[in-house]
Amino acid sequence: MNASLHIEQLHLAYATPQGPHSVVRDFALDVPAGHIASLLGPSGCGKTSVLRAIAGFEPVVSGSIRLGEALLSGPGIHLPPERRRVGMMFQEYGLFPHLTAAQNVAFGLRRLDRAAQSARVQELLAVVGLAQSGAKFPHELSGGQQQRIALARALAPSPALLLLDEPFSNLDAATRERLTVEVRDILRAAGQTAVLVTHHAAEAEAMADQICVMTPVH
Ligand SMILES: Nc1ncnc2c1ncn2[C@@H]1O[C@H](COP(=O)(O)OP(=O)(O)OP(=O)(O)O)[C@@H](O)[C@H]1O
Repeated sequence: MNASLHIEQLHLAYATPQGPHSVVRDFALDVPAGHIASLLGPSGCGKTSVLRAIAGFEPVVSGSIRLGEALLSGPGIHLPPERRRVGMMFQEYGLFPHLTAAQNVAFGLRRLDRAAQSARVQELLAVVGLAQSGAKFPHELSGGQQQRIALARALAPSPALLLLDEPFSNLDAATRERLTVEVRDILRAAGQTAVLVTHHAAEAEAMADQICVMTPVH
């Protein structure tokens, strides 16, 4: 089930030898279920920090993050990442090189029995247009195909929210443009709530129902 995302009064800070360094302040975002939102802004304005806080990798100083009815982060509350129902497709979270495309997609499905796992993997490979490529290893796929497998892997466990952090940044301009549209269509068809981080206004405009422009705290 896709859920709506509500972020209120978010304050994020990193510990430094000089004391806490605030990177996000008074940040708010509302994404209705099934919508794609984009965080757009210059390098260092805190886009990745917001995604990491939503995923549960960073605690919040104050404010709250809710997914549907569930409070993920708030004063004294920090649900661990594996209990958030949040999927991720991050540039640096590449595929496991020693696993086939199908095994990569199956990675988040370990709780399902074998038959259900393999049915879900085939379904997702078809969704991303790579039904025939399940037996291939990542190095046998193009960059764009690898990112589509990464998308299939992120979608396989049916996350309530999908986070995408610059997912196309290592691709050439033509592949990037094509994949932006393809990924948008796949997310729309799945009714997937998603938050995309990007530096590129054109990418945000092509993909998102709503764009949140962030400015640096300092
Ligand atoms: N682990 C950390 N410890 C201390 N400071 C950090 C840490 N991670 C990020 N920062 C700082 O937080 C600020 C925001 O970083 P963040 O990566 O969230 O920005 P961003 O908008 O995603 O940037 P980019 O577009 O370059 O990825 C930056 O000033 C960065 O130096």
